[in-house]
Amino acid sequence: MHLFKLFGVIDVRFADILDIFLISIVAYYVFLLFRGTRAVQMFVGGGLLLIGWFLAQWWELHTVVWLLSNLATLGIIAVVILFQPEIRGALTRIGQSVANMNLRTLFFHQSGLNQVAEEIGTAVQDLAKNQFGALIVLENRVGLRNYADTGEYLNARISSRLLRALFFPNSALHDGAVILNSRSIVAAGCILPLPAITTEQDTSYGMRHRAAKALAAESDALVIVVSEETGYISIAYRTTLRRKLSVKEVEEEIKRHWRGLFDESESQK
Ligand SMILES: Nc1ncnc2c1ncn2[C@@H]1O[C@H](COP(=O)(O)OP(=O)(O)OP(=O)(O)O)[C@@H](O)[C@H]1O
Repeated sequence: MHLFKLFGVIDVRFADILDIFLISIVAYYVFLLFRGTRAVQMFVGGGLLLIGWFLAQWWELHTVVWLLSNLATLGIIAVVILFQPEIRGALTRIGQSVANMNLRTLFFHQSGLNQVAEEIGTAVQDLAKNQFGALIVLENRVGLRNYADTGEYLNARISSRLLRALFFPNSALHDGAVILNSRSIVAAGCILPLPAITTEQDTSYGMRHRAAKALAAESDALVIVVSEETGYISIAYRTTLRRKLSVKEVEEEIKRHWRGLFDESESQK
């Protein structure tokens, strides 16, 4: 059944609209499954190649079409190899969610990660409210053992109560940084590096913030700072230091930061 003619030439059927609608939903949920992982860049790259392929077809650039078609075949194999952990994580999540028949979990929910982010968020909120200084390092793929070695190993479950206790003024380990990985509080009382060169901007911060910036710049860790002076919460990541963040923003950053690691550890279970 033809509904209307697009540009006066193409017959659009009801089935075509349904087709586009279904593909959009699938694309949207696939994107949600991979959101926050390295695979997102793959989608952007893939999308650009696809647009290039369509344009080349349209303009009848046969060699470019041939090249892009062959690249696509090779690309699919490369993507499967490069993004194996993400793909495995996403498939496992679909499998687990279907098994639990819990559609909420299927696309939106990662209860473990949400809980961990909430534990850290609650601790940070409380520390900020009381203006207790804190330096919390969230390790990612770059190992931070050399810094954990400078403090005391704890290997404890991530809990807001323990985090608050560690930064309680005058507690034995409140000085220095606490290092966490996605599963546990690794160590406390750790000494972080200081920047080799002090920029003009750095001079407006104290040592805690400078140490956070220096570690973030030399690793892939996310470093949360609570200022003793102002109670402001900041996050250092790569070369940026974002200040005056809300607890909600901190929790979102934590989830984004560790989503990939959680996907991998779920897929290895
Ligand atoms: N290199 C470092 N590694 C770990 N912790 C550090 C380091 N440098 C400073 N700190 C921690 O920061 C604390 C306070 O430092 P300082 O007052 O200079 O920081 P700040 O950036 O001004 O933060 P605040 O706003 O909380 O005062 C120190 O007592 C120590 O616990």
